[in-house]
Amino acid sequence: MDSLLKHMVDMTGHRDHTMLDISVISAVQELANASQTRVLSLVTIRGKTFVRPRASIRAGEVAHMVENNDPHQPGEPLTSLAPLAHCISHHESSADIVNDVGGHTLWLPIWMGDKCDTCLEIINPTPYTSDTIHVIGGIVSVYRNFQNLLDYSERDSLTGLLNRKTFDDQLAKMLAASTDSHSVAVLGEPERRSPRDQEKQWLAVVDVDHFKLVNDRFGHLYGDEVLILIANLLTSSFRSQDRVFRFGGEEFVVLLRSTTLENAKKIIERFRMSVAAHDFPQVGKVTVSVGFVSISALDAPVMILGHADQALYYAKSHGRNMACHYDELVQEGLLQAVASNDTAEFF
Ligand SMILES: Nc1nc2c(ncn2[C@@H]2O[C@H](COP(=O)(O)OP(=O)(O)OP(=O)(O)O)[C@@H](O)[C@H]2O)c(=O)[nH]1
Repeated sequence: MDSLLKHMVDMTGHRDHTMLDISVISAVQELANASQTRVLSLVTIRGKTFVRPRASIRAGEVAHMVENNDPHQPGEPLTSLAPLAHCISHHESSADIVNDVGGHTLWLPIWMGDKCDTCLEIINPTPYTSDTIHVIGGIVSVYRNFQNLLDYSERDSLTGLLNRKTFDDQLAKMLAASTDSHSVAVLGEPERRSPRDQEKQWLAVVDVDHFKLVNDRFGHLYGDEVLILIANLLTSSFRSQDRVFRFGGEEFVVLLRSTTLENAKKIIERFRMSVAAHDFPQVGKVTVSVGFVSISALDAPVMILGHADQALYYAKSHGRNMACHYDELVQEGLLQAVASNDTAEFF
């Protein structure tokens, strides 16, 4: 019981999802005496659900996060794990099988209402006793409640998007990913692809055009509805690996993972056009302006945001309803590059 209490204290002491994942699999691994425990993400892309490990621990090893190094590979199709697929589609609390090597695999989906985007997977050489299932069931409940609480503190209450507070952390993760690709370049490996083909991470700042007029003409309730609908268009326009934030007011920030300049432009333009084509109830037509920039680990976050803001400012002062790329504006001499981290002078 001491061990259970120790794990509960550990799990509830974290303030971020990564550490919570690590502590839940450490707890389950020890208490179920399992040979392997994993946290799986369930990601739905264009109606098809994929399963991808997020954190993993094996007997005698330390728990670790599982990095998804290939953003184009969403994971294993859920349909290839038939018992789990059945369990999810019937909203059940668990599924178990005897696997190919005679081990016992137990899946415990983490339900948040009628949605499930996380599942625990426990593999054991022997069948699970009712005591073990009872203890694991308790841990899963604490894990679910705590995930709910973390989600609540990380999300903007109007749109459900990630809030400003979580941005620094997510940007740091993307910068770390961009360091890896940069280190290949500085080690002197010949660059085979042209800079236009090179995959990079991107940051885009999106701002609703003349939003004050929307509020003034139609009132704040309709203004709020416009923000919610734009948030929906943002989440449906970008991929599940990308991150969308509401920065406050009518400003949103998107972090796009590994894509070429060509694709980044295409995705951002598609979003801008889908807003312009949308019929907003009562309000009618609304447009957005976007400033975007590639993310480099060599730049400070304030610098990256400053550059995207400069490109946004350019779009705002050149007709709005357009997406501008910072580097192109600099190359064309339309914007001056900022050499210091202090971008305040531009605004
Ligand atoms: N309805 C609603 N309005 C908000 C919210 N947050 C900020 N606003 C309003 O958003 C408006 C932003 O106006 P401005 O910064 O002047 O910009 P704009 O009118 O969009 O003009 P441009 O950005 O130059 O195209 C202000 O009227 C704010 O009151 C919110 O949560 N809901």
